[in-house]
Amino acid sequence: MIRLQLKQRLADFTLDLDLTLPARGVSAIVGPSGSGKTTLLRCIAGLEHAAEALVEINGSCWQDSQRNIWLPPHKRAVGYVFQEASLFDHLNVQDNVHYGRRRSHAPASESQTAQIIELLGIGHLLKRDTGSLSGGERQRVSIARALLGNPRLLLMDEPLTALDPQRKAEILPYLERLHAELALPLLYVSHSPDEVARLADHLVLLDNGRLQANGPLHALLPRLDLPLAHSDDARVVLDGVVNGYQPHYQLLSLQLAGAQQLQIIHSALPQGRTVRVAIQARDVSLALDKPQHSSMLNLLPATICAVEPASSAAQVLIRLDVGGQPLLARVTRYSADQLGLAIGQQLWAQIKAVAVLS
Ligand SMILES: Nc1ncnc2c1ncn2[C@@H]1O[C@H](COP(=O)(O)OP(=O)(O)OP(=O)(O)O)[C@@H](O)[C@H]1O
Repeated sequence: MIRLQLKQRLADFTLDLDLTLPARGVSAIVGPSGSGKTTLLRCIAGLEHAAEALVEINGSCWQDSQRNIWLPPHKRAVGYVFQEASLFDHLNVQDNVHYGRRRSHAPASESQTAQIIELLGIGHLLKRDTGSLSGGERQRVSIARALLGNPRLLLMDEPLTALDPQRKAEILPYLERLHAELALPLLYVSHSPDEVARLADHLVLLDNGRLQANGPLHALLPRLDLPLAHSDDARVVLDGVVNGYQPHYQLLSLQLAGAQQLQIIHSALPQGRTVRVAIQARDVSLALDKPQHSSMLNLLPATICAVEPASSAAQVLIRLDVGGQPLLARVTRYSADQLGLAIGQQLWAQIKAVAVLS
């Protein structure tokens, strides 16, 4: 368990938080620019000396102002990855990576080192100069360097923001592997709904230095009282279990909790594998009767739980229940009026297979 109680004033900004995070997995920290995400990470790492604080990471106390405990940054077993990979340009990749190991009090073992190098796919880069690396490769090297210090906590502050979409797409699978294979807790600051939906288990929402919400990703994304559901790229994430594949059409069938079926475009995966998918509110349309001849492959019986104005006056946001799973739909106010959409109504949610993100 991670316990954080922090009060820190910086000029006219105050960070004032009290939160508990899971001992493992990815907790995404999100919030508007200036809401205190970086300050939170800096306080945890000890780069900011919060005036009143309790920082406990899975049983280790790094700071407790009531008991006068303060560990300086180099005594905190933390790995920190920044937006721009800050590698030493006079050292090659191998020496950069091992720098993390050398400066740690409990460095990664040989076998852990090999595992991390393999996990991040940088084995073939070890002899290269850092100047010859692509942005994505540089960031993978800096993540490896942070991990080789054998941290108890990994902090990442918008690690993909400086990369172009192609490099981002290249590095995300490595982050997913870290998530799947390492027990380490990771706090991940991001402005990207896509990264959050793919990586996070847990979500922390900050607003002007205060905690707005803290809970499992699945539960917070569909909440209409939080700003995420109102953003242009609002989405929910659902877990589905693979139960079929049509190779000719590259269509993967997933069974959702509640026995609903979802078809998505994907490569073949083993039966029984759990796949996380994201469905954007703007990709869900609604019909009162089951369409008979539609190109929409996913027609799911749904019940309306809530109808709210969207940020655009021309649209409404609808929260649906699909076999116990939440789904968001954003439709025009015109359609909502024409269909007479109201809480408790049963209807069909339509989702194109090509629109489901996985
Ligand atoms: N050393 C400092 N002195 C004074 N104010 C500071 C200092 N560091 C940060 N701040 C202010 O604290 C607030 C929070 O900054 P912080 O960088 O934590 O926000 P953020 O949520 O990470 O923002 P972004 O998403 O833009 O990176 C901002 O208003 C910032 O100007």
